[in-house]
Amino acid sequence: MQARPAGSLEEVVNLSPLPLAVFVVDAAGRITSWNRACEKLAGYGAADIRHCSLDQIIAFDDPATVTWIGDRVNEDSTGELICADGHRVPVRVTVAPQSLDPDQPGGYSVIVVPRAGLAPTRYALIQDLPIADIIEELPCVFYVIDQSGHLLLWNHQLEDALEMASEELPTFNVQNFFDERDQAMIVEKILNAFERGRSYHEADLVGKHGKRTTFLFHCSRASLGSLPVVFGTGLDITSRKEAERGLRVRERAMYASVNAIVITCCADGADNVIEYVNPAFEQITGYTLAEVKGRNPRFMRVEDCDVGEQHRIHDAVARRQSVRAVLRNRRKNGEIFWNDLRIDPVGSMEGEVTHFVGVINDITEARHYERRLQHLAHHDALTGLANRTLLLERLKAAIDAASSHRRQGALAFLDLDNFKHINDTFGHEAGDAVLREIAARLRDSMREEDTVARLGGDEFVLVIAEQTDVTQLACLVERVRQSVSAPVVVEGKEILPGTSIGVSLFPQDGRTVDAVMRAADAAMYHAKTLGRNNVQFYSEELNQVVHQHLLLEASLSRAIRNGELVLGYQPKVDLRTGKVVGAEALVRWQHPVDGIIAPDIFIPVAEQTGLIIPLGDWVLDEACATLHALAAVGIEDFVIAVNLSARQLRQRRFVNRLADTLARHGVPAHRLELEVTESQLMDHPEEARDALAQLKLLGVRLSIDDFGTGYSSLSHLQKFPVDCIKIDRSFLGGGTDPDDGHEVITRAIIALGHNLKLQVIAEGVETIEQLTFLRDHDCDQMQGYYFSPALAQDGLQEMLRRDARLPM
Ligand SMILES: Nc1nc2c(ncn2[C@@H]2O[C@@H]3COP(=O)(O)O[C@H]4[C@@H](O)[C@H](n5cnc6c(=O)[nH]c(N)nc65)O[C@@H]4COP(=O)(O)O[C@H]3[C@H]2O)c(=O)[nH]1
Repeated sequence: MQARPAGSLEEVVNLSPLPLAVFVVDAAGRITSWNRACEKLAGYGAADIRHCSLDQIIAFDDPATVTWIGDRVNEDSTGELICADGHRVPVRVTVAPQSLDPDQPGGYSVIVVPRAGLAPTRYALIQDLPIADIIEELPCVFYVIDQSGHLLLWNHQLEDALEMASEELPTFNVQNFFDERDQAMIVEKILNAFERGRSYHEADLVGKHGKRTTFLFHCSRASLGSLPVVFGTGLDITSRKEAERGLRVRERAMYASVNAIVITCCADGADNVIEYVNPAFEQITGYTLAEVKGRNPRFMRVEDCDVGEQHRIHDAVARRQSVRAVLRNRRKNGEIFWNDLRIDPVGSMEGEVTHFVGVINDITEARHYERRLQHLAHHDALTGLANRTLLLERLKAAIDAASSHRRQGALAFLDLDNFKHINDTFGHEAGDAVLREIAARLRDSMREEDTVARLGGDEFVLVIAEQTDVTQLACLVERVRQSVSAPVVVEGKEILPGTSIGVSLFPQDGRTVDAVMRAADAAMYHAKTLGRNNVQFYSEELNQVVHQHLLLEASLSRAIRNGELVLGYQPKVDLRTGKVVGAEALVRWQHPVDGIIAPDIFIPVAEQTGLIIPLGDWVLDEACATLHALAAVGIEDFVIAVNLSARQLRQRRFVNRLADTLARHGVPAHRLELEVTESQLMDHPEEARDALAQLKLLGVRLSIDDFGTGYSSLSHLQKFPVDCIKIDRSFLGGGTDPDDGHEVITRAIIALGHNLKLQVIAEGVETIEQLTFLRDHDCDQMQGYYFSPALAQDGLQEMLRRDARLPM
């Protein structure tokens, strides 16, 4: 390909020959032609050197080693060029074969370059360049335009872009190679170049068949002889433009995205610091780019929240991997939002991850909506209680948990006894109000972990996740029944709901949801047939237990009111003197029909139902009355011990009430002793210690009952401000075998008590051997049938009057 001139090339451009001196020699080394540079450099005319041998013109530095010109191929030789006037120019000589075909050897080009200091000037070099070849090989279009706007010279790249043949191009004014809308600008730019020397612009060349190519044109003014021209190049920037357009679109998209976009940098050890955030980021988080630039996005995380997700992100980023996580972040205003976050690594051209792009999607609303839907799908619209779906789920989970952890749970079906009547009489709105009220009462009666559901209509269901003690369960269900049956006031009218409750236990009554539901349903049906407003268990045996328990509870509260309780006093004896120094008050129930009932039967019921509070108050009052009566007959130096339940101890104003009782009977506090069992103290040791400290301040004596069974640690024991410990009677044993394990424990307890400066008393002493053992080991006091059972107040008074003593 040759650069295309409008006329002949020689006419338009004086293409200088090469600036290097080049001889062409044949295989024998005879000169066949040369260029103008040779003539210039050596000063020979054509006639002078044609057919000369190369050796006559160049004196090689190494003539001896090379005899044939072909040996110098690709070798750099040095020598001197012998000029026409005789002077010599040091030169570097390069020989290149004119044909690469070894079978057809041609001549050789011998390039002669003057050495050091003699190289031609840059301008001289340029002058001699093979411009036509260079122009054709340029990686761009080349053109020379005259003042009329027509092409004088161009390269084939321009023909390709315009889809035209060589002869067509000069027939057009160059503005016609562009879109109409660009033509004025093109003319202006060419004129600018003519006037100011140079101009540049971007424009699309439009080919004859519509091909468009975007070029960056540079125009410069020059002159060809006297003819002013503009010449220049056009660089094809189509793909760069497309890339730029694509980038702009993407940048715009990023800018306009409703999702927050964060770009962080991790190159060169950077700690994923924020480089860019888009406007949506500002909208979602409240932070501007300036506020977050240079910070790691983790500053938005909520401490101790979604820790698993945070770890996943951390791990993926450390491994330079993509990750998606849903977690909570904090906005600038402190509000927390749900973030559906996607993070992707961005690699450099070399494949190294330098950045991460994070897309934050605020899904807070969607989350709430999802939760609402979830709630609606699982809850009853009228009452907000769990619906059948959720109930079945929870029941299954509770049955599975109970089965695998060997625990017991319960399912209770409640049916309102007269709901149809309520609806018919008071209307549906009143009916709805009753249902809502009952739902609220049920919720209040149950623990957080239990489930309260409504199956529709007037059917409610309770899943009691864990309740191993059936008596407590019976109390709970009975409380629920009472609470549901309490009057509901709707629009000023009092409505009495009443409910029948059926209870089944799992896994005892069934191991599947179906079986447990059927059992509870059957129990409820039974409750309805028994005259409504009552509770029935599926198991008959349990019904009996519960029934008796409920009977006992009902009659015990009557017993307290009717004065059916009496105190017995079991004397306590000083083991060193044999003298009766005190007594333990033990309560009995004189039932009008069943006779004396032992406290072991009714105290647990009293504890569970809360009746222990009025019962305990009565016992304290009665014991103080006895102390007062004894003092009245001159028995002053005497202590009565009363058993105290932890529930009494926990009462807020217990100490004040006790102080009132003592004052009312005129009894000094130190004559009353309160016994609390070790296991009750150890249930809540800190609380117990505080309560005991307050009692101690009041001046009463304190003692730990059943000592040795409650696993109290020595440290606790030291902190309880007690005066006395009472060895549990299970440790007394027979008292005959010195190697008996019990005796070892008893000895240890006595020693321990004495080390802590506490009195030690043994209860349940029945034999002389036990007594002897206790005496031998320095126990302080004893109590037990060996000396005396509990006595009525008269009996005790009589014993004290005659100063009955334990034989020494
Ligand atoms: N085998 C045997 N037993 C003996 C002997 N000497 C006394 N006992 C019995 O051992 C129990 C000692 O009372 P506790 O350990 O405080 O155990 C008491 C105490 O925990 C509780 N209790 C009794 N009265 C009250 C009270 O007023 N309030 C409270 N909260 N609990 C009471 O009832 C439990 C049982 O009392 P009781 O049936 O009166 O039984 C009494 C007493 O009658 C003996 O030599 N051998």
